[in-house]
Amino acid sequence: MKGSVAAAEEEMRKLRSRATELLLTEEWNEYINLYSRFISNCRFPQICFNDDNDNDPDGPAKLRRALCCALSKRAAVRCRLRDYSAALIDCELALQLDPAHQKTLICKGNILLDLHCYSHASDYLSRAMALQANDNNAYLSNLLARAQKLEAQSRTGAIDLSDWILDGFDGKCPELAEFIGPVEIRPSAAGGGRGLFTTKSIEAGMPLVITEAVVIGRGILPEASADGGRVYGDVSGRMVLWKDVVGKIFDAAKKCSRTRFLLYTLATGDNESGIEIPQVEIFRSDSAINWESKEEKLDVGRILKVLDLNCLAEESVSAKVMGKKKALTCGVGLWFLPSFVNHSCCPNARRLHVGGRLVLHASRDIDAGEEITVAYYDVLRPLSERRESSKRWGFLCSCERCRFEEAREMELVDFLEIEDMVRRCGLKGKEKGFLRASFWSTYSYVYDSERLKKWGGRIPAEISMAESIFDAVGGDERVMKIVLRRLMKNGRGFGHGVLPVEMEKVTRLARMVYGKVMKRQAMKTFFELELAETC
Ligand SMILES: C[S@@+](CC[C@H](N)C(=O)[O-])C[C@H]1O[C@@H](n2cnc3c(N)ncnc32)[C@H](O)[C@@H]1O
Repeated sequence: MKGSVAAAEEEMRKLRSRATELLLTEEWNEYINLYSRFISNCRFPQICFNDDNDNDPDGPAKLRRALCCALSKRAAVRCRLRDYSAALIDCELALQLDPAHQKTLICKGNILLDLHCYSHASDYLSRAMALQANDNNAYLSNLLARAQKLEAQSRTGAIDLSDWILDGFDGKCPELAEFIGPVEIRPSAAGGGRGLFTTKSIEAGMPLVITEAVVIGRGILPEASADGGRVYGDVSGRMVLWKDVVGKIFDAAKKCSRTRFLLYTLATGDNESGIEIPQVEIFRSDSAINWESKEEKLDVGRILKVLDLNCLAEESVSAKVMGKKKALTCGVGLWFLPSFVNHSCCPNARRLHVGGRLVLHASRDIDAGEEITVAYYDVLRPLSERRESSKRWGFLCSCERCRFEEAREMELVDFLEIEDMVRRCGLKGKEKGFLRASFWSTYSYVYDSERLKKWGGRIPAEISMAESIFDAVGGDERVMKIVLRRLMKNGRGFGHGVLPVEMEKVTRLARMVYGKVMKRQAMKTFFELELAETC
């Protein structure tokens, strides 16, 4: 095309109508090929724009414009196909030709938003905004506002799901920014390789990590398990879901060197003693690491082991799926930093799932330097049953609670014996909570039945029981629901007849179970929705 800028312009005109057809029919690869042919026909990037190759004095500028346009269009579709590295290269080339090419600046801002690099995205979008002659570009204004909101959120982790809840979860699921709180990876005290630790004291309900799934698969599984996060089993639906997750992870690992590298930091179950301790910084989306320089090969066997050990089921005793409407749907996914969290029978954290995001939050107050733990299996059970679950997971839990109960190896069957023992032995604080948590099924039976009238006064009221259990083993949704049912007995919805002091307590308990993610007003709606679902 040398010597004929007019020919390039003509080809670009023809391309546009063909490209529009391909966009409508979603033939993305053909769309990319179309612009690739145009770009190489222009002999880009070898072309020299100072060549006096045409009689048109505006020739170089026109050619530059056409090339920028082609590169930014190809970048946008590559971004759509999640081929972010190639999309960013296209943007870079276009911006070298014209640093003020508005469409490319917007496209790059969009890609960086997809990659959760919020402050870089804001920079590019602000530059695009500055080129706007008037401020009536609503698309760009909204994009910039979104980038700035996410940037602010990623600094604090503060989230508010109130509007979504007040809408009865009918609206769009809120977008949450990536957030890494005051945490670090260290050798685990629990004895299972590495673990995630706090570097500051954390109040119950506060977010520790908020992160998007590396991959997630959803399906309808009538036999969705509630016990922990292991995802495979003999149910054919489960296998379909598993295959979907495996397919997606290989696709992501092939396309993205960052994903490949970070996958290899996760445990495989082999060689836990000499295992590397990664810095949490490498999990930040905007870390300055040049991932392309990390030449990690695709290791199928290793990735399968990583998935097997680290995938989590959204539905679990230690997790809440926000806005879930279909009881039978089940999600399985992989999230990087939460994969470093070990199990404890007196855990201090829980998961909240919002769309594909996982919010790991404190489920009781956590001291600085404490290991962050969740329950892999139901911990509202006696020691012997927890041991069975622990064995199935391939480790022996030796947390503070297991050690306390092992030292007492008792055979208690009735809650009255527990309460007698609590009194007799002068058990206080956490120890009292440990025992009550172990025999929760007996308490819950009594709270749920007519027997409460008979035994009333000999066991603590629901709120006190929940406080005792939560302070020892963290928030639990089943206990919370018993408290809520009690407070809603008047049938007039939540809040009527609840004393301010009770409301204070319930708010604190709810934060331990669901995290600090909603305002008071939304909390009432949320409780009502929750109870309507379970009643
Ligand atoms: C998702 S990984 C947790 C992070 C892992 N410790 C690491 O180094 O990456 C799950 C594995 O950690 C180990 N683990 C978790 N909790 C444990 C505990 N309480 N005691 C011993 N090992 C534990 C088990 O090997 C388990 O299969």
